[in-house]
Amino acid sequence: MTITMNGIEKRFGDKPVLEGIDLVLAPGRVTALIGASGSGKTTLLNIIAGLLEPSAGRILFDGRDVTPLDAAERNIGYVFQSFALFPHLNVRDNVAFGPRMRGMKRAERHERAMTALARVRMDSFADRGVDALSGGQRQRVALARALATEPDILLLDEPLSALDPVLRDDIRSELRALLEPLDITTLIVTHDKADAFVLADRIVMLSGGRILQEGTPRDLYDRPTHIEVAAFFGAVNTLFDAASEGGTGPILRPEDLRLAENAARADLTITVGRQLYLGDRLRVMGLTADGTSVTVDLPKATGLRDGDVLHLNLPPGHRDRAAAPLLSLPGRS
Ligand SMILES: Nc1ncnc2c1ncn2[C@@H]1O[C@H](COP(=O)(O)OP(=O)(O)OP(=O)(O)O)[C@@H](O)[C@H]1O
Repeated sequence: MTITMNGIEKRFGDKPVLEGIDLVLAPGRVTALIGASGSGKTTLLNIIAGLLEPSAGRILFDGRDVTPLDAAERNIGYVFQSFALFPHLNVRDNVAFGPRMRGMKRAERHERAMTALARVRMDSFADRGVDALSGGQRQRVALARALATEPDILLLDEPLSALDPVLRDDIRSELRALLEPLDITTLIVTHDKADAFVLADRIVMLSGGRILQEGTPRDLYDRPTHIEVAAFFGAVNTLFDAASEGGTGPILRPEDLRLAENAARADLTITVGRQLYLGDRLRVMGLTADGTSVTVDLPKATGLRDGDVLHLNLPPGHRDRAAAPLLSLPGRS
């Protein structure tokens, strides 16, 4: 199902919380809605779900205007942040809850529940109590519960935030593997860039109630159209970034710079100021001769000391693109 948002606005009293939201969620795709706290993510999710009414604009499901319909009339599967499972019900009855609310007979709703549980590989847990499950298993049951009504669209609100951080990476990739074959239009609200990168085909970044950028994970990381997007997804060198001037184009991330094999052919020379040990690599902050700060990621066994001089090369794409401004950079020989 294609979900179309046309000119969505939301105000709480005088306060605008969403402005001019035009967005299409393609059928079967997973989209992440990302942004800082207060950017309007939950408000937009709730408007799509029919839990909140927009102040202006329309929501279309496959071209049909659902704006006046309430949540129960929209055939949506919703996975809550806390999973919201019923502790007194076993796994099967938790999942059969939606079909029961829709008046399905016992045999039919059990069949629905077992089908949904099989899709998340939890059918062998059907008779267990939910209290005995791990965080990842609860999440799968919550997903099965959302799937049991055969929804047209799946909405997930911060699906990993209730989980133990140690397990989050594994559960994130598990969730990706579960969502991929479902072929249901899915929207995930998150403030975590790792969730957006791993789970989503498309990312929509909100800031102050507006869409800053929409695209693939690669688009937002490699070709951000705003410095705010660039900085949200990782460290960025702004020495000659088109993005820093509000334009588009590839940006220079710390991992894009390389130690120059030949100092005479370096694009950039810096004096090492600070080093951050990141486990898998070393992040080095330094200054060029004219005081411009540069951040570079290096393999950790480089034995650098503060005050050392580093000669760096840019990736070829940048050298070509940024040839003119680079010529004026000190340190280029
Ligand atoms: N019912 C409400 N009444 C008044 N203001 C509200 C209401 N709900 C949300 N807001 C305001 O709208 C703005 C956007 O809130 P929203 O919860 O959509 O943001 P969010 O991006 O989901 O944030 P978070 O990541 O913290 O959940 C915030 O400034 C919030 O205070």
